Amino acid sequence: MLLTQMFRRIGRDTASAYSVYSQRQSMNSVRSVRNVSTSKRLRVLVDMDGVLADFEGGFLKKFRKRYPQDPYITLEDRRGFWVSTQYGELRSDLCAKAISIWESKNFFIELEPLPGGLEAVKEMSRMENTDVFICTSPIKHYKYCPYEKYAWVEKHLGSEFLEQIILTRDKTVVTGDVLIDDKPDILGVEPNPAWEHILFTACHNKHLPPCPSKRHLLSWDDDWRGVLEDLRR
Ligand SMILES: Cc1cn([C@H]2C[C@H](O)[C@@H](COP(=O)(O)O)O2)c(=O)[nH]c1=O
Ligand SMILES: [Mg+2]
Repeated sequence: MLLTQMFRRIGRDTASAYSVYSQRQSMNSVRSVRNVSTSKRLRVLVDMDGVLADFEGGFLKKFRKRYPQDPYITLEDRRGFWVSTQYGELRSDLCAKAISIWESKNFFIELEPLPGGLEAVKEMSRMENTDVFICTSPIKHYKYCPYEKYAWVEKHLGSEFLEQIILTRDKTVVTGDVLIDDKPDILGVEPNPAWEHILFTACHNKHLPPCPSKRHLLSWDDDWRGVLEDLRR
């Protein structure tokens, strides 16, 4: 073979070897992208009152302002999910007075965010393979509450989060991998909800005996990222 022919052949071989190499490289990068996207997608449901919004603190402040002569229950002394029940036990007329607070205009919109909640939800929503929904129960007195819950989300999380709101009186019918909620017993028509309930600590549930089968988050400073990673496996 002539020297020039030899060089041409080497050139052709090198070019085709390079083309095979670059095809393999691009397949590898497609695979690695696929690997990322095939890790388990997680649907996270996050409760609002007592998890993102300070329902208990907002209630106590407004109750004391409207009914300054009446007895009240400090957050330290709160027991049981229902504020109205504990106030009714304190004195029968206080049940209706308690209800009058959260049925009033501006109660829900003026709730303060709980520490770290907004940052956690924003971070979650930026995580790969993670869909975050705010799953919250409105009161039946619907004049202000549903509107104000939407307005609260827009005010604190931005209008893009309006797409992520689920308003329901029965969270058991909602599908998700996890529900982060401060209510210890979440019951409804579905006896086996799709989600795992992570109990979020609040003033009304922190005295309950620990339930070993249930995971807890003590606050948004707790390891919620680790919990999500665990659920993804
Ligand atoms: C304590 C308490 C609450 N409510 C209402 C207020 C909220 O709309 C829901 C709780 O909603 P979540 O999604 O479970 O956080 O319940 C009430 O009617 N009576 C009460 O004592
Ligand atoms: Mg709640």
